[in-house]
Amino acid sequence: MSKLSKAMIVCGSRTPFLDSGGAYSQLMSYELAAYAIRGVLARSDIDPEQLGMVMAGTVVHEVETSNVAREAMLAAGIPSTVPACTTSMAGLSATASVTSLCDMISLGRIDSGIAVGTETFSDIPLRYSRTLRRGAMQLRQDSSASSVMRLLGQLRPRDILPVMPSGGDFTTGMSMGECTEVMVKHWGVTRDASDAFTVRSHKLTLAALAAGHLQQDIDAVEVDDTLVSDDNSPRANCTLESLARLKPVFDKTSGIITAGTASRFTDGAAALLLTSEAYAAENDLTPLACVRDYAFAGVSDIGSEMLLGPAASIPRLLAKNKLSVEDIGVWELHEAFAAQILANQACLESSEFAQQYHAGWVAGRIPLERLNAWGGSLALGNPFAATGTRLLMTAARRMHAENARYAVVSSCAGGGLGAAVLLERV
Ligand SMILES: CC(=O)SCCNC(=O)CCNC(=O)[C@H](O)C(C)(C)COP(=O)(O)OP(=O)(O)OC[C@H]1O[C@@H](n2cnc3c(N)ncnc32)[C@H](O)[C@@H]1OP(=O)(O)O
Repeated sequence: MSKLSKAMIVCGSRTPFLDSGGAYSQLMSYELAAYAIRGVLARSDIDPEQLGMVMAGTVVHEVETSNVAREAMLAAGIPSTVPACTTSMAGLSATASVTSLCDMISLGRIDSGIAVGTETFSDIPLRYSRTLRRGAMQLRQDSSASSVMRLLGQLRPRDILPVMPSGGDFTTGMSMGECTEVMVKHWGVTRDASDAFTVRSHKLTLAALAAGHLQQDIDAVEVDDTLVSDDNSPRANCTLESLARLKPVFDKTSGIITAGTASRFTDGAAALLLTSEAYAAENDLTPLACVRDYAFAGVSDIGSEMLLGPAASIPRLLAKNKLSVEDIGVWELHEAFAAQILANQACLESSEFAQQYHAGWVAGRIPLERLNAWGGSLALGNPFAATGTRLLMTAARRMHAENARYAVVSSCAGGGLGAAVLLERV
């Protein structure tokens, strides 16, 4: 096989991230994705007809737009001759879009593509009871008045009420917050440390906004003649004192996670333009970073290790590339919960964990001053899949601002999954 091409991140664009139930309530996730795709097209001036593929990741799938990549790219004005594909890997859905595109580029299958993560929690798909669904399917064969009457006669009041999605993990039946409470007990994370990490996240996010770092990749969204230009979740009033007043929400008796130390349900989209090194050179594009490698992992006990994906995937990625934690200048980790980050840090320096996952190699803690230096999901919110592409964008920008050669981006995800992506500054 001929030499592999390098896959480059050329630029990114994202919508402002908004708390769910706000200004984006009337938008579908493909529309949010279309804003981010139009953003990267405008920033790169690339001819959309030349794109080899548009990929999208989303966690909560809207039934009417099951291939959300296709609807988003068409809405963004990309010609229908460009193919589109949607990936699903829980919170790593957009990460999987990025790594798939990188592989296509590296193997020479395509020269360029767009990966977008998109999510809305303002309009989640609701289902009806199985009895009502089965009855409705039967009516497709026989919709006579008597059949309709027979079905209506069989229904009880609870059958016609919408079924809210549980938000829980299918295998364990537990919510992500409940799983994290189990993890933090095992790894000895304290409420004080969790609150302090959250204050840090809000402070750093606000500082990065004040310095204009985060706005570099934000493109405004117009809703009802109003221009939405800013994230609305970071809080100046997030202090140790205000957090101390909040009660635990997922384990009310002995838990440590509160509304303040959990990432919030958020709407938004973030897209990246990826090209081969040669394509970038031929088209006068100046890439930000090269995607050097990646590693996915699954935890061995989903119930007790649900969000330890970073600790399972980071040492695998580092070892594969003969790098140490110290070699990495920029770390971007998804902050699902403050306590989850702290549990992962404890795992990274644990010989017990290393024995189980990494043949005894202890990678070591990530230095705090290199971790999420422009804030993170605790303050910005977490539009699930969009967080994956947002983190890569931030890491690429930070490498330039901090003159770092390497960045590692890592996320946990439902189902006990984890990913780590290695970037090199260009
Ligand atoms: C791979 C993954 O990402 S897994 C993670 C997946 N994501 C999740 O599971 C979502 C987790 N988050 C949640 O479920 C929700 O955000 C919850 C349940 C934790 C909180 O939701 P809500 O109760 O709606 O939070 P709400 O915004 O009302 O805040 C509750 C209170 O905390 C306060 N508060 C929230 N955040 C902060 C903060 N950072 N600092 C200070 N106070 C805060 C609010 O002001 C509010 O106070 P009030 O009652 O006096 O008005």
